[in-house]
Amino acid sequence: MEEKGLGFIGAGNMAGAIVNGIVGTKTFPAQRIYVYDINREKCEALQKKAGIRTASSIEELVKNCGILFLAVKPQNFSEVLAAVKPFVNERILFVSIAAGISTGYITGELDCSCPVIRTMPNTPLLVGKGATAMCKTANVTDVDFQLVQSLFAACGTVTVLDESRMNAVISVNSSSPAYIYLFAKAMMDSAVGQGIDAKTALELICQTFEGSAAMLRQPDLTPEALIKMVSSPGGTTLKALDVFYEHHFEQMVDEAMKACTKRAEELGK
Ligand SMILES: NC(=O)C1=CN([C@@H]2O[C@H](COP(=O)(O)OP(=O)(O)OC[C@H]3O[C@@H](n4cnc5c(N)ncnc54)[C@H](O)[C@@H]3O)[C@@H](O)[C@H]2O)C=CC1
Ligand SMILES: O=C(O)[C@@H]1CCC=N1
Repeated sequence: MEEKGLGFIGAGNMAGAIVNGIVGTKTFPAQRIYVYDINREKCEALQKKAGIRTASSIEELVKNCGILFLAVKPQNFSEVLAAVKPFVNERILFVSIAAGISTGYITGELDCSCPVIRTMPNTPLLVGKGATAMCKTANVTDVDFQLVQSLFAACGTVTVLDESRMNAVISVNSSSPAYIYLFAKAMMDSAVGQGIDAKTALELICQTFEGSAAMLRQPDLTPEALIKMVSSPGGTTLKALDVFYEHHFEQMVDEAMKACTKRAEELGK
């Protein structure tokens, strides 16, 4: 396994983010990372950017790699696993990043009890600030699990979860950057409407998000306590919060996150 490489099936956005993180931090040698994608242009672009290798077929990828990342859309899993199946053996470790796809689905389609690590990363991996949740099948060795954790830790944090929580966590760390961007956009649009230029507003919003996240990390400070700290009696914040509560903001977030989890369940079927 030590001399074998890391293979990526799929050279899209997430594969690119993970590969760039691994290569940028020198966590794994670039010359032992291979990518295969049906879109050759994406493969070659990633090869050029990260200095890694491309494989011209799944067979070549499997021959060179002891660890195979499955980095295609959930809808493409069935075709990809069928293409891998003829070359598979129980020494190959699979690492999936797909929403909704269970470890059982992967071993079932491969008809092989290969070790599988199921991960749920997010796009902030691209800037070294990712948050990845993961679980593993019982036959993944501690050494392999540590290695895969270190690959994701190269570009963010890693949290180990039970597989039963891997669909729900998508709404917490993986789809959630989109909710944050939507909130940022809405704030920016309002700021512009109130005469503040977009660039200045976005910078203030980003710094406020980062500062608020740092406050949330302080021990003994709950979100409720932090809201209270901002809300002066008779002041401005309470007026803004009144509008959020009137529009059932928390209920809306709950519904959105549950819709996300429901879709993950559908994708896994
Ligand atoms: N975009 C995001 O924020 C996140 C995505 N994910 C998961 O990551 C996975 C990949 O998503 P993205 O990178 O966003 O998608 P993407 O569309 O950028 O990349 C998928 C790649 O798979 C390739 N592909 C399709 N069929 C193939 C086949 N049969 N053989 C080889 N390559 C094939 C496509 O050409 C494409 O380059 C998905 O399963 C998604 O659920 C997980 C967490 C966050
Ligand atoms: O939207 C999706 O399905 C993927 C999974 C999590 C983030 N993007």
